[in-house]
Amino acid sequence: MNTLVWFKRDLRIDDHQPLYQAAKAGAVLPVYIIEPDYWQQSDVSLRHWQFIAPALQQLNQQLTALGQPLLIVKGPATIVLRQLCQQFAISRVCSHEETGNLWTYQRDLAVARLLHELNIPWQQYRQFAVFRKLNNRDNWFTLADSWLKSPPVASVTALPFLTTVQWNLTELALSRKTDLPLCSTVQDATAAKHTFDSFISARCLSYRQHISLPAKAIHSCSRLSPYISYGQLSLRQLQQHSFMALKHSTEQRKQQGLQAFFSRLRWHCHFMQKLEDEPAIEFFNMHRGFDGLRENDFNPVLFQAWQNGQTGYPLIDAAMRSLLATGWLHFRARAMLVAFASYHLWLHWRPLALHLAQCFIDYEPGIHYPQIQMQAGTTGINPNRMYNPVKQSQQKDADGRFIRQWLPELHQVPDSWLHTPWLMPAALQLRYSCVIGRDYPAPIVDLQQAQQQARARLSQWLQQHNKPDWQQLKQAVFVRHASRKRPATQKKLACRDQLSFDW
Ligand SMILES: Cc1cc2nc3c(=O)[nH]c(=O)nc-3n(C[C@H](O)[C@H](O)[C@H](O)COP(=O)(O)OP(=O)(O)OC[C@H]3O[C@@H](n4cnc5c(N)ncnc54)[C@H](O)[C@@H]3O)c2cc1C
Repeated sequence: MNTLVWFKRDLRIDDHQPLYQAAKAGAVLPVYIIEPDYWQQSDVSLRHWQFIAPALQQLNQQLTALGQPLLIVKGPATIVLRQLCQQFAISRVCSHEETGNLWTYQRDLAVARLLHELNIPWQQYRQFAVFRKLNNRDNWFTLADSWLKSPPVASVTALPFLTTVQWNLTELALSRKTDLPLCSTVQDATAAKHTFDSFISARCLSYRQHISLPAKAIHSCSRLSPYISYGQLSLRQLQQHSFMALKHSTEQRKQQGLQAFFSRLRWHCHFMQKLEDEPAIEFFNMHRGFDGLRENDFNPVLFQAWQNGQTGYPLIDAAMRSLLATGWLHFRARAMLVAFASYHLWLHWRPLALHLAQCFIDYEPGIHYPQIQMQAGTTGINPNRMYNPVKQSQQKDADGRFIRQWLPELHQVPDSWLHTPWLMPAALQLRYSCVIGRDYPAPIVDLQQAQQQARARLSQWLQQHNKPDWQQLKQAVFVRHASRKRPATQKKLACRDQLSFDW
C-alpha cells in the first residue's frame, strides 16, 4: 500500500502520527506542496519562507536518512495531489489537522472533495490539543490534559525507497507583488532541538524575571515559537520533557521558569481552539456588539507611522523596528503594540493583524487572531488593557538598552530624556543630535488626550450597548471560548470587569 504523507505545518519526523501510520502500512511518499496562491495571501510574507526553506532542507535530510527523500512540488494542492496519487498509485493520504486561515480551510475542503472523487481516504491526525467540532469549552481542559499526557508516537526507523525527484528551493522560489523586506537576522530554522535544550538546561532560570523586559526577553524566553508553529518540534513532547525537567529540578527559580513555560504551552492550544471553534474571528469581532466601534475612524497616516516604528514613542518604535529586523517579539511588546494602535491610535484590529502576521516569523493564525482581539478589546470577556507606553518604557527599559539598540537616532540621548525625548529643550536636542521632527518624530498623538478619548469612546459605546442582547452575546462568547480552569463564579466576576484599564 502506497501512502502519501502531506507535510504542512509539521516539518519533523518525531511524534508524527501520519508518518508513523503510513510507514506501518507500506511505502511512503512524503510531500510538501508550495502553493503559489497561499503565498499571495495578505497575512503571509516571504519572511515566513525565510524560515521554512531551511526547515524543509533539514526535513529532507532526515527523511533521506530513513530511506525516502522528501518531494517538494510547486502548484495548487488539488492539482499536485491528483497527479501524485495517479503517478504513484496512492491508496491513502495522511496528514495532520490544520487550524489555519480561511484560505487553508477552503483549500482543505477542495482537497477533501478531490480525494473523495478519487476514492482515496484522507486520514488527518491531531497535532495539538485542539479538538474539532467541540460543542463548548466545558470539557476542553480535561481533554487537552489527557491528550498532552498521552504517549508520543513511536519513531519511524526506516522507509522503503519509492522514488526520488530532484528539486531546488532556489528554483522553486516564490515571489509576491508587495512584501515586507526580509528579516536582517532570522532565527536558525535548523536549531530547534538545541534551542529547547539550552532553554531547559539554563535559560529557563531567568525566564520569569525577564519575560517582559525587552532587552532580556530575547535571551530568556524559550524562543521556541517558530519551531512549534511550523511543527519542527512536537508540542506534546515539549510539554512532557519540560514536565520531567520540572519534576527533577530542586532549584526554585528553575521550577518557576519551567512551570510558567509549561502553562504557556497549554495556552498555545487554548488559543488555537478558539479559531478552530470560530474561524470567523479571523475577520469579525469575537463579540459582535463591537461592530462599528472603530471601523469608520481608520487613519492611514497613524497606521503607517505605527507600521514603520515612527510614532514618536520610543518603546513602541523600538519594538516595531526590532520586529521588522528580526521577526520576533516577546509577548508584552506584542500586546503593547496592538493595544497602543487600538486605543491611542483608535485603529481597527484587522489591518494591525495582517501587518503583524506578516512580520512574525512564528505566525500561528490560531493564536494570532484571538490574541489580537483580546488586546484590541473586542472579545467582550477580557479586561481592556491600555498600556501607557511612557510608563512601560520607564519600567521595562529603564536603562534604555533596547531603545538605543533599535533607535540609533536616540543613541546619545541620556536616560533622563530617553523615554520622553519630545520634552527635551531645543538646545539639548541639538547637543544630543536628536532634533524632534528632524531626527526623530514628534509624538503622533498626545498621550493624555488619546487615553482620555479612547476611554470616553469605549465608555459611551458600552453605555449605549449595555443591554440584554449585549449580555447574551457576551455569555455566548464565554460559553464558546473562555477557559474553564478557574471556577465559574470567579470567572464570571472577571468578565464583568469591562472597564478596567492598565494606565
Ligand atoms: C497580539 C499577539 C499576537 C501573537 N501572535 C502569535 C503568533 O502568531 N504565533 C505565536 O506563536 N504566538 C503569538 N503570540 C503569543 C506570544 O507572544 C508568543 O508565542 C511568544 O512571544 C513567542 O516567543 P517564545 O517562543 O519565546 O515564547 P515563550 O514565552 O517562551 O513561550 C513558550 C511557548 O508558549 C506559547 N505561548 C507563549 N505565550 C503565549 C500566549 N500568550 N498565547 C498562546 N501561546 C503562548 C508559544 O507556543 C511559545 O512558543 C501573540 C501574542 C500577542 C499579544
